[in-house]
Amino acid sequence: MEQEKVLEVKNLQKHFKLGRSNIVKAVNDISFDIYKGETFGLVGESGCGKSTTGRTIIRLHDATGGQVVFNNENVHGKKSKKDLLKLNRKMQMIFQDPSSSLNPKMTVMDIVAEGIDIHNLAKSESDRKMRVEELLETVGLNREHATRFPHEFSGGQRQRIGIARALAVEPEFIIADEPISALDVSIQAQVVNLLKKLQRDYGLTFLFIAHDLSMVKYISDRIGVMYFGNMVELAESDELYNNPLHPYTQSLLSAIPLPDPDYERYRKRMAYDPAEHDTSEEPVFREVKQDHWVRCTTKEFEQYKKQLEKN
Ligand SMILES: Nc1ncnc2c1ncn2[C@@H]1O[C@H](COP(=O)(O)OP(=O)(O)OP(=O)(O)O)[C@@H](O)[C@H]1O
Repeated sequence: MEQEKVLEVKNLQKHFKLGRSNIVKAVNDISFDIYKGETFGLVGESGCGKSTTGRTIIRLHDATGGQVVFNNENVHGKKSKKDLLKLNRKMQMIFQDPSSSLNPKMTVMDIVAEGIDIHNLAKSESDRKMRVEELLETVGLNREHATRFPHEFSGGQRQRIGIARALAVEPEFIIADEPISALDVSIQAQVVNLLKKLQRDYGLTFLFIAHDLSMVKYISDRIGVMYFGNMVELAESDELYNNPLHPYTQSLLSAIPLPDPDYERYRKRMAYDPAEHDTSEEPVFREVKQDHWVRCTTKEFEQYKKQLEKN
């Protein structure tokens, strides 16, 4: 059965002009789709353009080139305020650092109700209160927490408040930008489990951004690996872990801090050297095997195909 595409990212580019001749090509030219109900993991080291990709998808940045199509609607097309608001309700974002994304002067009630107020979702003050209290319980907090302020909570609890705020407008698609990176390892799994549960309960679609591959494997159906503004490899999670082809993906896998017995063979840390690539032509994104894409030259494409036959 053909899966339903929620998001189509087509040749997306985002360049920042810092001076007359200083242009940062944060997102060079990337394309990928996200299917309904799946979690797409986007990984790569700091500065490779993951957050910019997420922010451009949700129109927090204008795109320099390319297209983002959400439920068959061109996100960056000309829109009325009303249409923008409608789009904003369907696509929400959860941020890395819960402390800086929650206004310290607002109560949890007002933080979580922000979207409810903007979109006029509550019929009355008591309905607003009831909705917030229900949301707090959904994310594993108590209704009594509604009257408190962000500083009274732990990092994990603050992230739960951020999740409740995103959920309040009943979105279809959530971009989680490194939602667990700032949390203690012991808390990370709890937040990931909460996100998985919410996905099951509400049929949500996620773009999950992370800088390492350890937790992403557990949460993602498919994973895209970014390097310097380009997507260098894309495959289903198991395929990517079992048959990484691009040397940068292999290097990321070798850096997983807690060795998983299944992937013992990658324990030896491998450094990525971009100079090792074939330079006879410009690399492009090619499908080496069904649903397994790698940015490579024709020569590398043949090598990767042979490598897969051997594996
Ligand atoms: N608003 C901006 N203005 C100028 N340059 C920017 C802006 N936002 C990001 N950049 C630059 O774009 C590049 C990609 O940054 P981005 O934050 O998207 O990467 P990232 O992979 O998400 O990194 P991190 O994990 O550190 O957030 C970097 O060189 C960054 O300095």
